Amino acid sequence: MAELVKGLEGIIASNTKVSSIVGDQLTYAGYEIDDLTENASFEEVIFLLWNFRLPNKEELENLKSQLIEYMNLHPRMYSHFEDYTADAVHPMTGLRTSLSYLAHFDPRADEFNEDAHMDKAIRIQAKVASLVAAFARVRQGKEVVKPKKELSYAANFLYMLFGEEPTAIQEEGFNKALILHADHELNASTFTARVAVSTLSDMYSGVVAAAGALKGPLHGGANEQVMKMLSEIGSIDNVEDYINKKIENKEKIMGFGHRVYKNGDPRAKYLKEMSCKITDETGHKELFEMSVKIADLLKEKKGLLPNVDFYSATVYHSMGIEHDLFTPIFAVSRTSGWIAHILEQYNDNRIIRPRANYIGEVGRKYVPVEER
Ligand SMILES: CC(=O)SCCNC(=O)CCNC(=O)[C@H](O)C(C)(C)COP(=O)(O)OP(=O)(O)OC[C@H]1O[C@@H](n2cnc3c(N)ncnc32)[C@H](O)[C@@H]1OP(=O)(O)O
Ligand SMILES: O=C([O-])CC(=O)C(=O)O
Repeated sequence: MAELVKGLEGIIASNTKVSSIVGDQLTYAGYEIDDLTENASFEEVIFLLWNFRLPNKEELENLKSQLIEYMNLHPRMYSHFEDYTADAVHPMTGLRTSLSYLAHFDPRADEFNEDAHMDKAIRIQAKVASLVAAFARVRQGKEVVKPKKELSYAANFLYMLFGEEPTAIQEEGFNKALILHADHELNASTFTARVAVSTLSDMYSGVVAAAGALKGPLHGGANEQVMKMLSEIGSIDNVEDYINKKIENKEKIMGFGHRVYKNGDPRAKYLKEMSCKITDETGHKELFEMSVKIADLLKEKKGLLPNVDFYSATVYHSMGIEHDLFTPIFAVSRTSGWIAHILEQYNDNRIIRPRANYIGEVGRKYVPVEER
């Protein structure tokens, strides 16, 4: 049998045309992330990831209007949020359940052809935004806000969350954040999605499985933990002691390190820039300064660099977003990548079924329970 590679490090488990990481360069279907972050809308990136080309004007308009139409949820979807809020469920737990519940109201959930796949893709991508925003409002005892036809995906999300249309600057920043989180080759949650649908299970199953994987603090859950760490540290004067203690205790520092990038995550520079600007504008500058100090110390002492989750935390915090919504917002964006990989898996499928190296006892004989 082949040699065990713990964590499947370096193993190529799939072909893909969705995204690629070469050195510290990330591309979506051949377009550099810098180009897309500066110039594209999130809707264009969704289309690109699902079709491997940018949409023409008509295709883009169609996608935008379908997304907005599908952002409206079934009335029973709205009412089910009450169950979560009564039990103070973490929004990522709630989102995982809600994504699964969505399938109950999709008459084509188990239909298996290209047209049905694309319909499901748009539905899920649209509704994931409404689910996160509605959950947040219902638990605050606020009315849910329905999307507006004339707003972009990014603006609609913020509108549905806050009940107020974002400024152009807020919309632009959030659009960039959505693009930066959209896809990332064979990360843990995307691989999970591929494994689930490689059994030819439906798209909802793939997305639900992926959301479960994203939730963990070693993956998408790290952004919420970054904010927890900053709150624990409290002020810039405490940074050095806190970090030294963590290093001494061999504890992981959230928002740092990466399986693939060893010279830095190319997405982090955008989020750092955004964090610098928005913390200044909103009176949270010390959080940015603390973040930079943490990053400097970790680089010096451990050679560790920030990943996408580090500076996104202070960006979202400064936008007034509750900390436990950071990972669900990551999921809103990453749904586009999960779906792209699910579609690709369907198109060239073989069940994903590796082997395990058995290290347990052998040759044992059954003993009746009275004799044990
Ligand atoms: C969107 C995303 O998923 S980005 C990643 C988000 N996750 C985090 O920020 C959580 C913190 N980071 C980590 O746990 C890891 O760096 C991961 C999960 C991202 C990558 O894990 P792996 O590739 O398995 O690296 P691994 O955990 O083996 O780390 C290699 C070495 O660097 C150390 N290291 C890696 N990341 C960190 C960290 N954040 N803090 C402290 N030490 C770290 C490890 O302790 C290990 O040291 P050792 O060789 O002395 O034991
Ligand atoms: O690729 C990974 O392992 C994690 C990551 O950065 C992402 O999913 O965006």
